[in-house]
Amino acid sequence: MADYRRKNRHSERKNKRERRVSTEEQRITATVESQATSQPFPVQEKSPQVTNQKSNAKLKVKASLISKKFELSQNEKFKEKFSIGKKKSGIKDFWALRNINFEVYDGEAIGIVGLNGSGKSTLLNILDKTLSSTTGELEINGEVSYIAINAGLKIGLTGRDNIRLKGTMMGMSKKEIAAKMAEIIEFSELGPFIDRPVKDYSSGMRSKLAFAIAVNQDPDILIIDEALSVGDSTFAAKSANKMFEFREKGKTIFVVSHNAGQIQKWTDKVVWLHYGEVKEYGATADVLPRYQAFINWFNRLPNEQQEQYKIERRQEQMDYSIEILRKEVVDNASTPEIGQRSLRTIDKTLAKNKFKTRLSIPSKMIMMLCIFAMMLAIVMSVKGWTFEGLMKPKVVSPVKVPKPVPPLMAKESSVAESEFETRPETRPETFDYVVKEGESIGGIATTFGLSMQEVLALNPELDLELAIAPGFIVKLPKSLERQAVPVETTTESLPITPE
Ligand SMILES: Nc1ncnc2c1ncn2[C@@H]1O[C@H](COP(=O)(O)OP(=O)(O)OP(=O)(O)O)[C@@H](O)[C@H]1O
Repeated sequence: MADYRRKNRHSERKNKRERRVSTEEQRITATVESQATSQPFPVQEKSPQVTNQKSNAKLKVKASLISKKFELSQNEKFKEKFSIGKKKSGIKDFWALRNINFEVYDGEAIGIVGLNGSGKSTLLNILDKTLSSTTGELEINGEVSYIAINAGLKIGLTGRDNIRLKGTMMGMSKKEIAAKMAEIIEFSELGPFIDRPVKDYSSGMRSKLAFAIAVNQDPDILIIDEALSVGDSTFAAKSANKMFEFREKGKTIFVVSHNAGQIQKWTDKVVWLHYGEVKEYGATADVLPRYQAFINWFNRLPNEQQEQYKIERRQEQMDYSIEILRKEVVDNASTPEIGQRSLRTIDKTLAKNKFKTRLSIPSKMIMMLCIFAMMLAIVMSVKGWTFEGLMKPKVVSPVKVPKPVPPLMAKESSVAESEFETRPETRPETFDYVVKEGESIGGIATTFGLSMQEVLALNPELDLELAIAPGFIVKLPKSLERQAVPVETTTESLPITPE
């Protein structure tokens, strides 16, 4: 009984604690929710407090209804579909980004914050176009340069060769690269290490090189993904100055950092990503304190509740779907026209992405077979081939080579030739010609107005390498028999050698 009461008290305390957690989260995120921008934007309507936006500012980046679904690997899907007797795991696709909308203008530095796995790098990769979104449209006005600790560096090459490679990829001439080389090396602070392979660099050295290369390319939009978190503080300060120079020139900067100090110092606005959604977007001075309050609240939670919180949010990311996205669009559209326009954007990108969807290996093989069959059918119809014709064994007809015809033999020769031409599949009727002393195959062929090939076609066993002996039988076309001197006559006419 005492045991039961103790258990009861424990469970009551646990429920109370959970209720407190829930109320606290609601309190902290209440204001956040009220300004949440995850539901259809536009940012300006929901974030009137955004500063630093000049009236004549030029739109640099506009993200509308961006979502990113990571599909369960085709292999796993295939196995799960065809596994017999096994319990289905129910693994679903994962929505790393959901209904993201924001606009960024020139001269703005945007910080992107959020817990691990909230989708920061995924969003930057979509901005950099190394990743395509599942839904939505992205308008980017300008050239983008992406800096992450390892991104874009070829680790087998030296730092110097990486500078040359990046320059060439950006369309710079050898002369232009050489002119910039010293400046980039000096900014990177790598000294003699510039001629060592990048694989020997520390993460800080890699990010210094990446940053030095990127800022010297003078891009319109600079994206920095945690690259300055690994370097030393002096380099970070120098990089920050460079970023401010950039901003002054009207360029746009996106910075991902878990360092709140850096975000506060370097950025004008903050996008707070929360499990794939924009929780809030607005002036750094407004959003950052609320994000930090959330982080403090989250960090104070007992481990098991933190885990529970993460599991529930991730489940929402797996339960998400296009239907939910469509519903969000309709429910939150300020006018039915805007809702309809947004739905058309979703449908358009979905249709575009259907073509890009990766096929499984069996589907790829079936597709290849279909293409091959189609091409074969086209070739057959053009050439007039039939399947029966293709299946029949081929009959090799004798080789026909034009030959010089001696004038006297012209008639007979044409007879012989016609025998080859008109009956290619059967051998012409032959007679046995007995080789005489001193005769060769070439000589016999000339005598009878035949080519060597014609003689060989009738006598495939003949070996031209060997001398032909008198008395040897050579088959020749029957039609030429008249020209042959009878063997007996030949023997008789042979000069009688004195005994
Ligand atoms: N190729 C992928 N396939 C499946 N899931 C992925 C893939 N890439 C990223 N994810 C998932 O998408 C979510 C967002 O990842 P992302 O790297 O964008 O987060 P992040 O906010 O940058 O995290 P961190 O702060 O740890 O760098 C994560 O849950 C991650 O596991």
